Amino acid sequence: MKDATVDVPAIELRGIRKTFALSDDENAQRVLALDGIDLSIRQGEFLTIIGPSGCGKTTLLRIIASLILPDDGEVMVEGETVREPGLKRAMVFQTFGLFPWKTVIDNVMFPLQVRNEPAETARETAMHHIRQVGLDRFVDAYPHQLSGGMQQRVGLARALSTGADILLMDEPFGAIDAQTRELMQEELMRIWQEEQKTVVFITHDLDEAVLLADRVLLMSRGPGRVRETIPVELPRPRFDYDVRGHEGFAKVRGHLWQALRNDLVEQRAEETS
Ligand SMILES: Nc1ncnc2c1ncn2[C@@H]1O[C@H](COP(=O)(O)OP(=O)(O)OP(=O)(O)O)[C@@H](O)[C@H]1O
Repeated sequence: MKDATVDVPAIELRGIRKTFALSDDENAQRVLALDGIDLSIRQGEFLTIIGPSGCGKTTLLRIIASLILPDDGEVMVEGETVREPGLKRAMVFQTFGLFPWKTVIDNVMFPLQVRNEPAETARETAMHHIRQVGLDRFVDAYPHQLSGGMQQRVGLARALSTGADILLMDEPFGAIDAQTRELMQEELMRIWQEEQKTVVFITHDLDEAVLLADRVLLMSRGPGRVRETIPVELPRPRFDYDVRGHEGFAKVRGHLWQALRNDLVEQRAEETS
């Protein structure tokens, strides 16, 4: 029999609108960051978000995490309205967000300890995720003893150890060199397939946006709106063949490139007129 819960979207956004004050003054001017975002993300989907700088990508992700609340609109997680961070959603930041005074194992165990997991099972779960990201030799190292790519792996292992179904990733590989980045993309794909997570992933990198996604969400420049969502129907696993040489890859990438370029050209024209 078909499982009815699979039809419930992992995340649903309805009419999300968000403004920010430009200063602390109560009469301060406000900037409109998001203007009416409607979006449904299915369970197990890998959605990448791309758009011009300042279009509201991070704001959108923080609203999905309930780290900030929208002025209007509703966020639903697996069918329920949410207004506070919860265990079903975990964030992975570009800046890793690790505790510098804790070792790798202690960083990864932290979410489990917060949930009062018994020490032994917490350690086992943490070790499982540390192995998944290939850092078993570094369990007792401190973050400053690790490279950027390794620190990001710890961040990913920690997000996995929360047990969250939904990973919210804000440019997680932005600060990592190109070759390590490719390895991280491959690892993330493998883990995503193993663990069947829903992933929302912000990137500035066109190749990354297409390479990883089931669907790319293209945002328009401020105030942020959904310009379009583009399905990426390339065979998986995508690291077993020359995916960049695939005709479908070039088509989606070219479309995104043109749209982002048009936005930039329009913006320049407005700024100089
Ligand atoms: N805390 C804040 N206070 C005031 N304005 C904010 C705040 N956070 C975001 N903004 C504004 O909201 C808009 C969207 O910002 P956001 O960081 O979400 O964009 P972004 O698409 O993630 O940008 P980038 O690609 O450069 O990281 C911008 O105009 C930004 O200046």
